[in-house]
Amino acid sequence: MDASAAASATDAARGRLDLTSLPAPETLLDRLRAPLGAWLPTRRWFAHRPAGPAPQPLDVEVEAWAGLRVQADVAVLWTVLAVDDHRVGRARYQVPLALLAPDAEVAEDALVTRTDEVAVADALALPAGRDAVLALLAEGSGALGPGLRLLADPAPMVRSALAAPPTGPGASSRVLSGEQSNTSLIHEQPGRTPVILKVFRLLGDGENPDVILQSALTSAGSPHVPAVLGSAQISFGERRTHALVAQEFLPGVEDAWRTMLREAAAGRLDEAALRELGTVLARVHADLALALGTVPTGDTEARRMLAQMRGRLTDVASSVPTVAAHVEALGTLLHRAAEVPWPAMQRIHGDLHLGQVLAAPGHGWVLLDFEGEPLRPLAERLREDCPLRDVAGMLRSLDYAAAVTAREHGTDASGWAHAAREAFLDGYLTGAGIPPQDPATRVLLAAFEADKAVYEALYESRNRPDWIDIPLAALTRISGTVREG
Ligand SMILES: Nc1ncnc2c1ncn2[C@@H]1O[C@H](COP(=O)(O)OP(=O)(O)O)[C@@H](O)[C@H]1O
Ligand SMILES: O=P(O)(O)O[C@H]1O[C@H](CO)[C@@H](O[C@H]2O[C@H](CO)[C@@H](O)[C@H](O)[C@H]2O)[C@H](O)[C@H]1O
Repeated sequence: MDASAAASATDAARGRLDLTSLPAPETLLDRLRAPLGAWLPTRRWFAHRPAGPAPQPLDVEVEAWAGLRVQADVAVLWTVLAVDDHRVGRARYQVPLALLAPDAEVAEDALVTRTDEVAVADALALPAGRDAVLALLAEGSGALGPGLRLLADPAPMVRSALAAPPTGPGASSRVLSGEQSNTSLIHEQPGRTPVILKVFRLLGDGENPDVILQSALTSAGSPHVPAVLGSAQISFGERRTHALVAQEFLPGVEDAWRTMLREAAAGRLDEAALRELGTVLARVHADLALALGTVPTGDTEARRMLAQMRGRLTDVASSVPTVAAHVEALGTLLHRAAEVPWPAMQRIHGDLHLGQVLAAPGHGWVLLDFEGEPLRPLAERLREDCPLRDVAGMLRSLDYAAAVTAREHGTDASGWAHAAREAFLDGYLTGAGIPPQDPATRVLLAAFEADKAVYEALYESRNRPDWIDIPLAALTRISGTVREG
């Protein structure tokens, strides 16, 4: 045995990673393309599975990478992996990888592959990988590698939450379960603010609205979002976007979707709480308008938004045939919406529903996830929009809560839905200073509700076909009101 082979054998016996005996990172990453192509489609956040019955290995390209951290037993590489999807073109995913000794113990679900020389795992699934990511913010550091630059932007408040390094006595981290499109880490340490750090998976090109809007609200002192503790930006090739964001974690709180399902099932309604939710949304809109500005909605803008709604209606009607029955009545509604004055446009939440709302002690209602509708292109989600879109989103969600309750318990929850929607709307209109029966607002709300229900019909047909009747019933109701005049 030569000297370097002997050193590797000793390192392996100690569980040490002998980095010097590994091939250069670009060679290693090139060899990982096939295992990554088999592993990526098994991840919940991976949205570009190839069509066809059996999952096939994908052709994955390592587009950029940087070394984040090297320790005795683990090295963390930050990678951007690209896959070509014939429907949407090239998609890029952010995948921090951990390199470990070949015999290192790694949970099956975290393991990408194991060879004679190295074990490769999802870094966020390992405590050491999570510490490396948390340290980025705690230290305000970054990473630099071929084609990739990563830089943290910690807010001053981060010091109340993360020590540098973030591994002091009693500190622990875990991955939040149940997420779909991103991966969030929870970090807790006695005496410090708990942190939720969200690593975005699918990377766009441009600012992430979730980071921009919640940072603006935090700077404005709003208690209605979890305080933003910092973020990091990534650039690769010609692209630059947010890589991650950290916020105060509010432990043990239930989202409003669960609360409303329970209330609706018991036939109970806390009207004051729903009115307050409306008031909070009006306050959040006012804070966003002040921080990020407003734009008057001229005829051109109103027509552009209505044309988008018409386009969505036509597209969805062609792939979800049951929507086609509503095209004529909704067309009439959109004509009416073109005739009324519109409120000013501004940055909004963009995909507000009860699952994005928490009731947190000391904060009241808290809104999450300002990324906008996941099916909309990023460029559109970064534009000013009509605040009534958020109001309509919440009205739809209350309708969903009633419909799901009716299905699960065989009851009639339509009275609950009506009262809940009216209480929320009353809180919003009062908070925003809009007269309760303002005819223009009622027409616009019906148009935005219909547009959301059309979006939902597509969303349900792709994700939960059993639930498609819920948005269809809303379209029937709205079309009926339009026909009545
Ligand atoms: N700051 C927070 N405090 C407590 N729970 C949170 C916080 N942020 C997110 N969550 C929980 O995580 C879930 C997913 O968060 P979200 O921001 O909607 O992620 P995604 O973009 O993956 O949908 C939320 O529905 C909520 O239950
Ligand atoms: O939470 P996301 O940003 O991923 O939003 C998507 O998924 C939502 C489903 O969880 C979907 O919301 C629809 O279902 C909700 C009940 O599960 C309901 O409360 C909403 O009103 C309804 O739109 C959302 O549309 C979609 O973008």
